[in-house]
Amino acid sequence: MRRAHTVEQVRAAEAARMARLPEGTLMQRAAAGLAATCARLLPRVYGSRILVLAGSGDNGGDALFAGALLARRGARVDALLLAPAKAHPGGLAALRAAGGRVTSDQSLFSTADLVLDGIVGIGGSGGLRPGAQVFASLPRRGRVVAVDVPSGVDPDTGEVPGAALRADVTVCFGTYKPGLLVDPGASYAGVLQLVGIGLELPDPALAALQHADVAALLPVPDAESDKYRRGVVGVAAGSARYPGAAVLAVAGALHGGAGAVRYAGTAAAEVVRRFPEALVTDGGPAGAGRVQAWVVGPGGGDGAARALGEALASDVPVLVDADGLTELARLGPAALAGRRAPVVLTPHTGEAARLLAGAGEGPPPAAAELAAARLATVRRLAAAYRATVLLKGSTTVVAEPGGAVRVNPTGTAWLATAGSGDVLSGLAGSLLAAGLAPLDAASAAAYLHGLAGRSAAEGAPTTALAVAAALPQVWRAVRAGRGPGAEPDAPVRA
Ligand SMILES: NC(=O)C1=CN([C@@H]2O[C@H](COP(=O)(O)OP(=O)(O)OC[C@H]3O[C@@H](n4cnc5c(N)ncnc54)[C@H](OP(=O)(O)O)[C@@H]3O)[C@@H](O)[C@H]2O)[C@@H](O)CC1
Ligand SMILES: [K+]
Repeated sequence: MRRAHTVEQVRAAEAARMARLPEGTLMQRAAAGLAATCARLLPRVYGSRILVLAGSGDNGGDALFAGALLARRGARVDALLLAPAKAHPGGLAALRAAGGRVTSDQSLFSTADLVLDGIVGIGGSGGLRPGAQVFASLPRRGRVVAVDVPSGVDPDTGEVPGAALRADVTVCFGTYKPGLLVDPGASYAGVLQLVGIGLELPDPALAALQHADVAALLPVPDAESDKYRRGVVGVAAGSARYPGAAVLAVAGALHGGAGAVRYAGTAAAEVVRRFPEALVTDGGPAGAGRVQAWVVGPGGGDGAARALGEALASDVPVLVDADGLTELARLGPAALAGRRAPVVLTPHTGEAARLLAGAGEGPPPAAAELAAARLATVRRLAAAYRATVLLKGSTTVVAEPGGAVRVNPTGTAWLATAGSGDVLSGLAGSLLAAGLAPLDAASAAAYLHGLAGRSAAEGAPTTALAVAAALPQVWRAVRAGRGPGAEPDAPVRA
């Protein structure tokens, strides 16, 4: 599991650690790990041209000390100081003592073999300031390594309020920061490299699952299992107008670990033609028989209101998507008030805007605004509806009301294809029916769905049905610890 901590959590851990260590120890550890990563990125350190962009704080200090270590190994290191009077004195002295120089030549940004972005780290807010904005648009030849956080990215939220400096690699210290894992910030961070500096950290503010975490969550049948013990998932989806959504949600549900899929709705004939193994009825959830979780809403059209009402009246977990969400936004959070069993909502940003408006939070915000502030949006929704919310998008995030947040690391833009969300709903509902807790079901489903999207696409357009068809091989890869994302994080020790 990749764990991310907020600036406040990092500051507290740093203070506790610093109290027991000689002054400057953590910065030396950080700089050594940073220099080691830079050295690995260069064909050879000796003779390389390195530009250090150093701001006014300790982030600049890390960069200057790392520059000094690289200068000692024969690199030609120039430091451009964005606030010369406030540059880290110790770091600057070390750089000079190692043969590095101070420059004001901005063109070095475009000619250097490597640029170290030490403009601002966890002390930053707002986008790049005027003196540094030029670097966001200058051409580059070498790689840019962000020190702790790409400057201009909000470390706690991943929001990018102005210009920011795009990195090829971000070397972060002690722990990941939420802004490195959540878009748009994540898209500025490049490859992440964690350098352990010995911080003792509390529970993370945000976590990203990896193969081993998902493998441990996936339900696996044993000798005692039968289809009912494995869980039956009910799918109330599709309509005369959108029968395909029913087929896709059932396709996802068949690959989620439940022992059986019960379909309830007007597309029963299409579903059973495609999947003879599905149990079907053309009525609503109320008369469909016992299930362990309901998925309601994909392609539900006019029938979504009735299906939602009947599913919510049950005592099992309910996942609401698509037309079900539109109906829920109309009803508002009061529709969930009497429920004891969990509710999982899976909106995209457009649906999220309607849900927020439905919760009395003013007129619907623009979807783009919500996408730019994904963590805040998912937390607001989870709190307003007291439900587990999976917010779809460039990085899918899942939040519990007032609690844990997970970010999915496996997504791919190829999944932005019609019907892909229906497969995800079915899959997540199936994991719920198999007994996973809502946060686990939603985040494991997003993880598998992302990998299946990658595998089905392989760099070319794909279809939702192909994504569903790729799920078995993705299960196998995750359980075997194979394929992209399989490597556990090995922090570089300084
Ligand atoms: N915590 C740890 O465990 C360890 C932390 N370490 C390192 O320390 C870093 C944090 O250092 P830090 O606290 O000195 O803050 P930092 O990010 O350098 O900002 C400094 C000043 O910049 C300013 N400023 C604000 N926004 C800005 C902007 N957009 N653009 C430009 N300037 C902006 C603002 O000052 P102002 O100008 O507003 O007075 C702010 O006070 C951390 O990221 C890591 O690299 C490691 O050494 C080892 C252990
Ligand atoms: K930085």
